[in-house]
Amino acid sequence: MEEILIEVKGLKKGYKKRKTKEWVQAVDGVEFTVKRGEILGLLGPNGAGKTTTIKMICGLIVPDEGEVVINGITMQKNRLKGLEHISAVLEGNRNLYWRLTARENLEYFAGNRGKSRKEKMGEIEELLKEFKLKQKENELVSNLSRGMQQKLALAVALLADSDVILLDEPTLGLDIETGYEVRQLLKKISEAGKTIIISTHDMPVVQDLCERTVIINNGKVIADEKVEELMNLFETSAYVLTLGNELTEQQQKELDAKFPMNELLDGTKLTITLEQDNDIYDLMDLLKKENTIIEKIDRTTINFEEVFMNLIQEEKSHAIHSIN
Ligand SMILES: Nc1ncnc2c1ncn2[C@@H]1O[C@H](COP(=O)(O)OP(=O)(O)OP(=O)(O)O)[C@@H](O)[C@H]1O
Repeated sequence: MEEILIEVKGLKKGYKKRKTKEWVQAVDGVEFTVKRGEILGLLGPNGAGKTTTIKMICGLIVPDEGEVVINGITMQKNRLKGLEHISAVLEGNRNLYWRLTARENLEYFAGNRGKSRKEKMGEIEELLKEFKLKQKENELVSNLSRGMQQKLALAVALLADSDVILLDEPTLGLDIETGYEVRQLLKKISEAGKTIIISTHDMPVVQDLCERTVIINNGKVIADEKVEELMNLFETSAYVLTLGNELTEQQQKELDAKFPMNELLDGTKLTITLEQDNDIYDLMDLLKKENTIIEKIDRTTINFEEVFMNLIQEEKSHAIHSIN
């Protein structure tokens, strides 16, 4: 049986906004588990509660309710013991010493984990090469570019040799080339059998690396599925219709109201996501009413970004329906 390494149970955290005194329920009952060796993508729109969740997992923020168990250790009861299993790369690279050089950071963190000097030096050399940091090894971290700092933070996390690596937005703000490089490094890290939780907005990271994703919206989990299954689910409900003539304004309005996930290209290429099997008949009725001809219907492939947008959009429309 596959071993469950991380259990996140009923986490809740609220804040009172300093200026407005308004209460924000940042995390509202988040639960999921992660198996050993699994790579989990933690997704959600801005402000959904991802960073707060990650910080609770590594014990930086104390939850109002709930707990996190890592390898049998409850973080909220025994944080120091739990931290022996975790490395976290948080936003702003808070795990680096900015007044030390790149190499000094690696030496310091390797020393922290009680390795012999020889073991340490070999590993540091390898990481400096692999992460293309060799040329900058004697630069102060504060003088390195954001991309270099991010790579160094990942190298430091690897050096710690922990079972679990938490990554908060590892490719945020990187240029395309460095983003790609970091993605390749993450792939290598994942192949080393680490258990990883990545919070990200970067969909190629999810598609390339994650087997499973937990999607959070307004502090709640709205999906917890294998990436492949989510893609299949939406692929079967995404269609491209080639129309014989353009839609009337009234039809376009009805279409937007009934099927918000639609896109019309060149007036006659309609890409649409349908939520239920019957929706295709409703769509045909809507088109037939004004004698719009459907020349062709094809199923379409969908990328993960579209899957994500669909899920968030669905949540929104459900919320609106339940208010009405
Ligand atoms: N220290 C704090 N004080 C007050 N409100 C906070 C604090 N930290 C987070 N929040 C609020 O809690 C909510 C969730 O924030 P969080 O940073 O966890 O979201 P996120 O999903 O990581 O967003 P992003 O992708 O923008 O980083 C937001 O509304 C945020 O404004």
